[in-house]
Amino acid sequence: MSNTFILNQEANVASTYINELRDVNIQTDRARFRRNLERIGELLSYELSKTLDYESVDITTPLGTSPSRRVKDELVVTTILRAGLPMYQGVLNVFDHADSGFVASYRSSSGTDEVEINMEYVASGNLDGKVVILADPMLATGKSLLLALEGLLKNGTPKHVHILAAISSQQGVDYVLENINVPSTLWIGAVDPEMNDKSYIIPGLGDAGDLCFGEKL
Ligand SMILES: O=P(O)(O)OC[C@H]1O[C@H](OP(=O)(O)OP(=O)(O)O)[C@H](O)[C@@H]1O
Ligand SMILES: O=c1cc[nH]c(=O)[nH]1
Repeated sequence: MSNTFILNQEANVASTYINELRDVNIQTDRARFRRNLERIGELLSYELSKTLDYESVDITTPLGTSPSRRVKDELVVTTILRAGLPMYQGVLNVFDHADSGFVASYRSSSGTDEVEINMEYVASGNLDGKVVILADPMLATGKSLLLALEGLLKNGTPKHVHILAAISSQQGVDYVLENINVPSTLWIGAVDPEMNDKSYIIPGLGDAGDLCFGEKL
């Protein structure tokens, strides 16, 4: 029901942005960190745009007619607050006319090493027949993503769900592929081999939300 595209599997400029996200000497420049997540969102959006449905259009220029095509799918760009916001902006930079949806959730450990997800808010329009793009920079255990998707799917049955992440653990990819039950594609910047006992991706980049916006209480 799902397949996976990994941006840094071939040599391209995305590795420059991913390196800067990871590098302890560069990632503390908050504006650059957010902008690099935005750029990964833009590049992954370009890649996924190749899989959308298009319709033919004739564009009138001052000197004639140019036969072309335009996106036919109705897109809804969604994200998980708060670390998802820069990637969400990157996706929206590419798909000018998309609707938006938001999920608010956060990971908490409740004193154990087991990650629990608290989800407090889901807002979107009707998703029936739409192409949903769900952008979140970190896919670690995959629990936030699947819970967010479960919340969003209460608002309708999309035609397809595109999941975008800058960095994922291999375990997170496997978890999503095993448990997702809607037609979907994963678009990932880089897949890392492990997680630590706090479910942080190793080598990863640290805490994406804190690096974007500062520590939260
Ligand atoms: O795959 P998972 O193990 O569920 O982890 C991934 C989640 O962790 C981060 O958010 P976080 O909970 O740190 O919240 P924040 O965006 O408020 O910083 C990230 O943006 C994902 O939503
Ligand atoms: O490594 C991780 C895992 C979850 N959230 C992050 O911000 N980083």
